[in-house]
Amino acid sequence: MLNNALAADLHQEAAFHGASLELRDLTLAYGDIEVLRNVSLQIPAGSTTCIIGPSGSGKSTLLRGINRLHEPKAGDVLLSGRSVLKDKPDALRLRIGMVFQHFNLFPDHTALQNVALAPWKIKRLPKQQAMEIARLRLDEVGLTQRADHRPRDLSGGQQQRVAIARALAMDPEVMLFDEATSALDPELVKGVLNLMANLCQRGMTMVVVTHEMGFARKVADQVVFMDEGEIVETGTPEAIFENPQSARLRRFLSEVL
Ligand SMILES: Nc1ncnc2c1ncn2[C@@H]1O[C@H](COP(=O)(O)OP(=O)(O)OP(=O)(O)O)[C@@H](O)[C@H]1O
Repeated sequence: MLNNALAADLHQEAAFHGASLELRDLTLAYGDIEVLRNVSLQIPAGSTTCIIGPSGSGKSTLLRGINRLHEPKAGDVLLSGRSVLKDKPDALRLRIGMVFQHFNLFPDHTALQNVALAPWKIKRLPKQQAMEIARLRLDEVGLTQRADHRPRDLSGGQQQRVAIARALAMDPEVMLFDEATSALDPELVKGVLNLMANLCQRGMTMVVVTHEMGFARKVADQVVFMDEGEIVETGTPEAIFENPQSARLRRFLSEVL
C-alpha cells in the first residue's frame, strides 16, 4: 500500500515540481553533418516551451539532445543548474520523461502493466507499490476503466494517454513531447492536448515539439521557432504569432496558419 503522503501527492490535481532546463551552445551531429548548431535556450521551472518549425529543422533532434538519446557534439544541457553530461544517461532518463508520436507500448501488457513496468523494473519499487502508482496515474489521465485493456483494445488517443501516464509514473521533473498528437485521428487530438495543458497548469516543465499552432498559442509560456538547425526566434506566443520579426518565421506561419 502507498503511504498517505504519497497517495496525497499523486491525487488528481496534485502540483508537479518541474525543474529548470538550460541549453548552452548545444551542437548535435549525425556523422559529420551538424543538424543543430549552437542552440541556447532558457526554460524556467514549471514553464511550457513549444518548439515549432519546418520539417527537418531539428526539432526532434533538440529533444533527443536534452535527454541524451543523442549525445551532443558540443555544448551543455543543465537541469536545475547542473550539467546532465555529468550523469549516466539512464539516471537522466529517470528525471526526464519523453512521449513520442508513436506510443511504443508493450502490446502484450495491459495499460496498467505498461505504466507499472518502469517504476517496478527500473526504479525497483515493490511490484505492489508500482501497481498502485500506475493505477493513480491511469486515473489522472482518465483511464481507470481501461486499466486491464491491452493496447490493441484502446484507441490511439487512449494509448497516448497510457504513454503519458507511463512517463508520469516515474515522477519526472521535465516532460518532452515529440509530436505527441501527430499520429492521432483528428477527433482524438483534443483530449490529449487538454491533458497536456493540464500538466502544464500543474507546474510540469514541458518542452513540446508540435504542429498544433493553436496549442502553442494558448498554452506555451514561450514559443521557439527553429529552421535549419538553429533557433531563429524565441518569444511569447503573442510575439511569435502576432509580431514575427524574421522573414523565415513569417513565411513559415503563412504556410501553416
Ligand atoms: N538518424 C539520423 N541520421 C542522419 N540524419 C538524421 C537522423 N535523424 C534526423 N536526421 C536529419 O537531421 C535533420 C533534423 O531532423 P529532425 O528529425 O530533428 O527534424 P524535425 O524538425 O523534427 O523534422 P519533422 O518535423 O519532420 O519531424 C534532418 O535533416 C534529418 O534528415
